[in-house]
Amino acid sequence: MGQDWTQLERALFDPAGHPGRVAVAEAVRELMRAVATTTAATDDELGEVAGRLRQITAGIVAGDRCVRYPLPTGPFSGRVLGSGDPVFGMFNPVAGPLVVTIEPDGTAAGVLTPSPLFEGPGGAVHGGYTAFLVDAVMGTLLRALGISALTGTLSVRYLALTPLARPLHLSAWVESTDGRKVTAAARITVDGRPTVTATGLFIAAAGPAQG
Ligand SMILES: CCCCCCCCCC(=O)SCCNC(=O)CCNC(=O)[C@H](O)C(C)(C)COP(=O)(O)OP(=O)(O)OC[C@H]1O[C@@H](n2cnc3c(N)ncnc32)[C@H](O)[C@@H]1OP(=O)(O)O
Repeated sequence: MGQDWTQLERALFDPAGHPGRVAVAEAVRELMRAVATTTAATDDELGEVAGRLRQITAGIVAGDRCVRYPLPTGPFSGRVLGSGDPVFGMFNPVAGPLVVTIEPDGTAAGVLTPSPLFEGPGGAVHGGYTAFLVDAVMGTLLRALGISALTGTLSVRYLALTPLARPLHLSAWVESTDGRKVTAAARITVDGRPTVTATGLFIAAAGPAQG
């Protein structure tokens, strides 16, 4: 199905060409996790860390938007390497990053172990975060299939609490197409057990694909 991502990435986005940006995003992810979960550090120690962090931040000139390279418009398959995207972007510290692979059969598969930063009720993953993940994996699949579309309606069914600190296996596929309306479905499975299913009604752009 289309070109393999590994061929396209060389033309559009190759993370190997940005080792510093990828490394700093990873370091900030680790920092966020440590800050949100530490019970060992005292309040005074953390206040001192805050001062040092502000000095580091002052040395980086911030922009208004995440640095990102456009995804190809599809069709493409293989592992999707995102740059600034909040779900799979390797430059974005908020991103898992989710690893998404577009399979030759036109479906998407992804895996991610959620950070404790996204804890919701019951010591489990926040439902808004799992909704974010299923929306992203469906949207990415459509992009890979060559469909530039926005989510019109997202319906999420929470079957069971999604545990933290376990790999979440995501899958997405297209259910049907009706003109510009494309219905996709997605599922999250943990240890072989489905915890979330979703349906997305995506509205394809009337014009050409956007980056
Ligand atoms: C870089 C790419 C890879 C990363 C992927 C990540 C995935 C991320 C996915 C997202 O987060 S997308 C962001 C969240 N979505 C939005 O912000 C969408 C905001 N809404 C809009 O921009 C417009 O309302 C929309 C494009 C969805 C539709 O506007 P249009 O003017 O193009 O639609 P139009 O009114 O012509 O309706 C076309 C058909 O779609 C139907 N429709 C429109 N909006 C709908 C809706 N919201 N839900 C369900 N159906 C809808 C509408 O009834 C109609 O059906 P019929 O043809 O049968 O008459």
